[in-house]
Formats: sequence, structure tokens, C-alpha cells
Amino acid sequence: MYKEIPLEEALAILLNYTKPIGFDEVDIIDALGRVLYENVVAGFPLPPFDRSPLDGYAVMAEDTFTASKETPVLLKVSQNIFAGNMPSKPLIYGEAAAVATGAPLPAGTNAVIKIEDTQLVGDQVLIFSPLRPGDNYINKGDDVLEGEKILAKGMTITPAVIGLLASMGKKRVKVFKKPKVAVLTIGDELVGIDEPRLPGKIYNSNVYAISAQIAEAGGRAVPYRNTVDDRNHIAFLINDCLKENDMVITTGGVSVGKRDYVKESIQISGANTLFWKVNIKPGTPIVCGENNGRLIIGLSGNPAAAMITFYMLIRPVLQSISGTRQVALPDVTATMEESFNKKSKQRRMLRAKVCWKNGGYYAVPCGTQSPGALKSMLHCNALIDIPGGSGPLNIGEKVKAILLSPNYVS
Ligand SMILES: Nc1nc2c(c(=O)[nH]1)N[C@H]1C(S)=C(S)[C@@H](COP(=O)(O)OP(=O)(O)OC[C@H]3O[C@@H](n4cnc5c(N)ncnc54)[C@H](O)[C@@H]3O)O[C@H]1N2
Ligand code: MOO
Repeated sequence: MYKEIPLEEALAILLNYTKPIGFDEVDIIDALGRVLYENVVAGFPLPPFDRSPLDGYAVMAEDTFTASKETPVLLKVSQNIFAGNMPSKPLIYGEAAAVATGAPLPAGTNAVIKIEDTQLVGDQVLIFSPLRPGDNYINKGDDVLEGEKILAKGMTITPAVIGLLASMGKKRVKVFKKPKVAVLTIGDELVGIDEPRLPGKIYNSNVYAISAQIAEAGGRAVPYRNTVDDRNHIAFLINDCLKENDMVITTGGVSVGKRDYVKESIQISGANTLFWKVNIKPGTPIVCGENNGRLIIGLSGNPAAAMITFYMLIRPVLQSISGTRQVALPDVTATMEESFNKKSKQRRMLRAKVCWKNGGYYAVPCGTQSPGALKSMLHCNALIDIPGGSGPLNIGEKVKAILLSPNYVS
């Protein structure tokens, strides 16, 4: 006999099985969205030399103190330095060096004047405005110091991280290995999207939606062809999947129907059952087993229920295995903009659209809340976490809204 357990307890059980599984070394161009497995210390400063931020003239500011439009200062142009070239000699009083944006500055320079405030006359230049030491001068190490720890293990790789790695001359980077997750969809009624859909049959959408959620959570989905309701065959497939993958997710066949075999198949496969049923609606009959530290998680076949329990229970597990530091989804207090008329005997995750307006978050339930209604997930960017035993929600009521992704809130 299994006891329905709270969501937090189920998550705590699963998080015991989230040891990272090593690292991959990838080209930085392929590293976007991955999680850094190494600390990165700057081997040299950025910029690596004192440089000009402007096209203009490198000068000694002291030479320009008296310069004005009416009484310009005349300096000899001693050299031309383009970006990528080194100065041929140091600067001395009375001289200027023509410099391009990004060019290294010659020793002796302490300021740069932009070309618009000068006029070239033969091999001399008229300076029309005064400079202070340090004006338009970028010091070596202005951005990054040599020996500075610029990137830390556990950071998600963003375009800026990739840029920094490249500016350090790093072509390859160590990233947490993505867990390989097998997706096994179960049900006599299922057909693949490349097969004819005979009467009574439905297309297998879970394999696609769940695989996409796995990718979004930092895993590598390994979709299997849907399988029929056969307890021994499901047990065989679970074991087969475990040979090649770090985790198995199944959908369908977890409730109390005559052909709901997943609980039994987990046992036949030799795995230990960790729990069956979590106090959350939709998705209550979720079942979880473990074999040699690898999880087998059986989700409801109902497409919306499966997606919601994935967000609440599997996403944090995959993120944790793939090295991401922030595991919990953020939640905000939102005001109900429409009512929700049902009572919630069990804890309920209500699909909703949350938006920010007039200085606060507002929530509108997303249409039908039936566990099989997939379209209601379309505009859903949040789940309203309604405690068990709650009455209907009224307009204006404050609720806890779990944001599925901050990027989804408009
Ligand atoms: N007598 C009871 N019946 C049910 C109970 C209960 O407590 N007593 N629990 C209900 C709850 S809650 C849920 S949730 C569902 C869970 O059902 P199963 O996980 O066993 O899923 P199935 O029956 O296999 O399928 C449910 C539904 O989803 C469709 N489905 C299944 N797989 C897919 C797929 N890959 N792609 C798209 N759609 C899929 C399936 O055809 C069914 O319509 O049980 C309740 N019943
Ligand atoms: O738990 Mo289920 O409410 O039908 O998805």
C-alpha cells in the first residue's frame, strides 16, 4: 500500500539521485546554454596592452594644456599606429602619434585626442582642445586583470561567457555532461505521428512534449517508440533503457486501471519503488523507482498532467545533474484577475497566464484545467499553487504563482 506524499517530500527523494555524471569538452561555439564545469582564470589581462578608444592622436597631456580653438598647439606626428601594430618608439614632448581605435599606445602617452579636435598639416597636427592626463586612455587590464577568476564552475554559458572564453584564446571548454533521459510512452491507444490514426487511436504527443522539456531542462532526450500495455514488455524496456541512459521517464499506465502496469513493471524490472502518488493535481499517480542509483519516473499519460509534474519534479532533478545552480522555479504573489470556481480538495497547480502591469503581477487561469487538455499549456507561463482544502478563488485574491520561466512573462 502506498501513501500519497507531499510534493516537497517527493522532490527531496528525487534530489538524492542527482549526482553530476562528469563532463564533456566542447568547442565554445557549441557551449551556449551548457553549464561550466571549470573555473576560468585570466592568463593575461584584457585589454592586453594600453590602448586607444578613439581614432586620433596619442599625446602627452601637458603639451595640450594651453590649446584652444583660437590658439591651437602644434605637435610633430612621429608615427602612425594602426590596430594590430606595435608602436615603433616611445612618445616624447612635442610629439604626437596618430592612432587608430584599438591600437597600442606608445610609452610616454598619457592621453588621446579624437581626430575631430585636430587638423593635420603636413607631418604636424594642430590640437584645438586641452586634455587632462588619463583622458581617452584605456589601461591594460581595464576589463580583466591577469590572474582574475572570471568564470566559475556552475555558471550557465551565455553569449557573454562565450565571448570572454574566446578573448582568453580558449577554443574548448569543460561543461557538465547532459544526463541522457529515455522517454518511454505507454498505451495501446497510441500511434506515432508517421502512422495512420485508426479509430480509437491518438497520436503520441507526450514523447515530443516531454523530450522538449528534457532539452529545456538541460538533459538529452532519447525518445523511444511508443509501446503497448504489456507489463513484462514494459519491464524489459525499462531495463533496456537503463543500460544506455541515466534516467527513464515513462508516461501513461500509472493509475488504477486494469492495464495500468507501470508500477508493477518497475517492480518486475528489479527496481525499488520509491513512491507512488504525490499530493498534486493534476498528475497525482506519478510513480518513481530506482535501480542502481538511476531513476525511473512514471508520469501520468494525460499530456498536461505529465508536463506539469515534469516542471515540478523532473526539471529540478535534470538541472541538478547537469550542474545548474538555481534549481527552484521562482514564485511571485499575483492578484487573480478572473475567478476560478472549483474547490481544491487536493493541492492544485492551476495553469495560468501571469503578466506584470500597474506595478504588480496579475493572473488569469488558462481555460479548461482538465489534466488531458494540452492546449491550456499553450499560454500558460505560471502555475498557481493552491493549497489542498481551498475554496474557489475570487477576483482580487492574492495567490502564489510559480513562474515556469521568467522569460515567458510578458
Ligand atoms: N478510477 C480511477 N481512475 C483514474 C484515477 C483514479 O484515481 N481512479 N486517476 C486519474 C488520474 S488523477 C490520472 S492523472 C490518470 C492517470 O492515468 P494514466 O497515467 O494511467 O494514463 P493513461 O490512462 O494511460 O492515459 C491518460 C490519458 O492520457 C492519454 N495519453 C496517454 N499517453 C499519451 C501520449 N503518449 N500522448 C498523448 N496522450 C496520451 C490517454 O489516451 C488518456 O486519455 O488516471 C485517472 N484515472
Ligand atoms: O492527477 Mo490527474 O488529476 O487526472 O492528472
